[in-house]
Amino acid sequence: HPGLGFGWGGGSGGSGGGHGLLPEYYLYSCPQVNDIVVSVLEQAIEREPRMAASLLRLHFHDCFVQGCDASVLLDDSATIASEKRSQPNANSLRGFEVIDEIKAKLEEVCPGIVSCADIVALAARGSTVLSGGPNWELPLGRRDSRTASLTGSNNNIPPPNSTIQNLITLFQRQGLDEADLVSLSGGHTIGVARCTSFKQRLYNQNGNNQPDATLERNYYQDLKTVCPRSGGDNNISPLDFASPVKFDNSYFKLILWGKGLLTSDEVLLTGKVGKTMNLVKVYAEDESHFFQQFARSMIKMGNISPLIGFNGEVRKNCHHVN
Ligand code: HEM
Ligand SMILES: [Ca+2]
Ligand SMILES: [Ca+2]
Repeated sequence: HPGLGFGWGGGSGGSGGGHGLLPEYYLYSCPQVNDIVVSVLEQAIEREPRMAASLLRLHFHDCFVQGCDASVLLDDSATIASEKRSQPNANSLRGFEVIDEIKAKLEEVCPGIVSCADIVALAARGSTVLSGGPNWELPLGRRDSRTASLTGSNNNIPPPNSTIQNLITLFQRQGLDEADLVSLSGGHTIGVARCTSFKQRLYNQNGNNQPDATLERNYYQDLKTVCPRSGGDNNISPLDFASPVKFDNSYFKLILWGKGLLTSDEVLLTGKVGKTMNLVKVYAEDESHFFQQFARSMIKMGNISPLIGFNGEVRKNCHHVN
């Protein structure tokens, strides 16, 4: 019953409690919720290993816009300007059908109980675990928004060519610090990016028609074959080419070697901010340290401005408000 979670967890971030969210939220109302999520994920990821990455990213793009409220799942309507049309999401964000499949199964077993926002959070955790990453106790009880924010999606989600200051500022606005920025960027240990997201680094990083000097030479040559100067914008390259479907710390090792794919990846090391530079090195050295911090940061990100109590609703269909 939704009445389990109450109180108003105003604001975002902070480290302590889950803003009224509880790991046991569905203990009586839908005890099978995580089993159902994981069983759908197993099939989806077997069909297409990249899906784990896509679902992890979906939760990030939800939480950074109005908090983790499934605003990202709403389609265009008379009252909704869909976030799916934003610069970071258009032609890029994916996994919606898997969320629909999970929602449909849950509506059969426990109708009207599990929010779309919690499904997205559970899918992100399940995808991490099924890819070999850490597990964590996930606070639940988020409710779904009746609104979306296309401008929020355009403004709050960092672009791939961000400077380190850019990244720190945009994370800080969500209550996330440098340790969260570096560990969560480690989500790029799985999945891919389109040529358009890294092309600038290959051909014109600083408006001087030169490549990014921090790009390792051989990697640079390889990337040019995937991503030519003109055309090929939708060609894809793994974010962590050493292990694109395994959740491990090789993403950080590659950064140390000048083989991070996005500017936003490489500047964690080269951006002249001691804290992030040091953490890249620590996580490259010590995978368990990365896993621990990633789990903590995912809980923190998942706690951004949830709708609880009588706020929001539990959508029947994740694409539309009730
Ligand atoms: C730090 C700032 C971040 C920036 C600038 C950034 C940027 C990007 C970009 C540009 C892509 C490729 C999109 C495309 O070309 O279609 C991408 C993919 C991805 N991002 Fe991020 N990201 C950031 C943080 C995060 C966080 C916090 C997570 C999750 C914890 C995450 C998880 C992913 C995943 C898993 C993919 C691959 C998705 C797929 O293969 O479908 N990213 N990111
Ligand atoms: Ca949202
Ligand atoms: Ca990896």
